[in-house]
Amino acid sequence: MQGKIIAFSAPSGAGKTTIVHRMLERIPELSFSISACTRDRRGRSETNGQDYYFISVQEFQDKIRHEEFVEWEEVYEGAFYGTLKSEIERIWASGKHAVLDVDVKGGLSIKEFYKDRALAVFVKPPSMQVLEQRLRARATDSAASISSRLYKAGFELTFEDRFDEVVINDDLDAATAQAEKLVRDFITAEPAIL
Ligand SMILES: Nc1nc2c(ncn2[C@@H]2O[C@H](COP(=O)(O)OP(=O)(O)O)[C@@H](O)[C@H]2O)c(=O)[nH]1
Ligand SMILES: Nc1ncnc2c1ncn2[C@@H]1O[C@H](COP(=O)(O)OP(=O)(O)O)[C@@H](O)[C@H]1O
Repeated sequence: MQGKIIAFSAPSGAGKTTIVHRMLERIPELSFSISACTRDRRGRSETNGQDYYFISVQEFQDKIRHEEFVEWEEVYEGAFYGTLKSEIERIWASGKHAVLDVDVKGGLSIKEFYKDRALAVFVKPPSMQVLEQRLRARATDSAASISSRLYKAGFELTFEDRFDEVVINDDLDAATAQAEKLVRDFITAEPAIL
């Protein structure tokens, strides 16, 4: 089997994390690619080596220098996130396909790096108003952080056309069904006809 890689990207609050979880529940051939990041772990709700590999900025910079990342971004000021080559190799060696939750630039970098082994999916909110409601309802961000995420979202939405596929996340079950079909079709297709 040739391992593949599926990246879900979206403006913050559009629902990519929710959709990625649902893909992992429904498609046993997938394994989550754990990113390295430098932000603080959120108390008990996150586990090192499960949600992220939480590392210092110094360690992150060493990994950049040693070319250990497929891609990395400073997603928020001072917070670096990156996909490790070793993580993708680990997943492929286990006989699974990698699924990623990455920001918009990250999804495009993955597509550029892995070419036809990668599927880049853009998860789109139905509108900016709905995006704002979801960020507020999630209750994980301050008012300032919500404003900056919305501002960034306006810019990120302009990249939609560069993705292989777009899933509009209005009704969650409909979006999940659409994403599941895209992923299943992609992992069963022969590389030559992708
Ligand atoms: N480029 C890139 N972005 C990542 C990576 N891992 C996570 N992200 C993105 O970083 C952002 C911040 O994630 P997180 O800290 O979990 O915050 P939250 O999504 O706002 O709860 C999200 O948009 C993730 O998709 C990565 O390896 N590379
Ligand atoms: N289709 C949907 N309808 C309503 N709420 C949703 C939908 N999809 C996700 N949500 C909710 O919106 C919030 C943001 O979703 P999340 O998956 O955290 O987004 P992201 O990972 O893109 O930042 C969460 O509280 C989630 O439960």
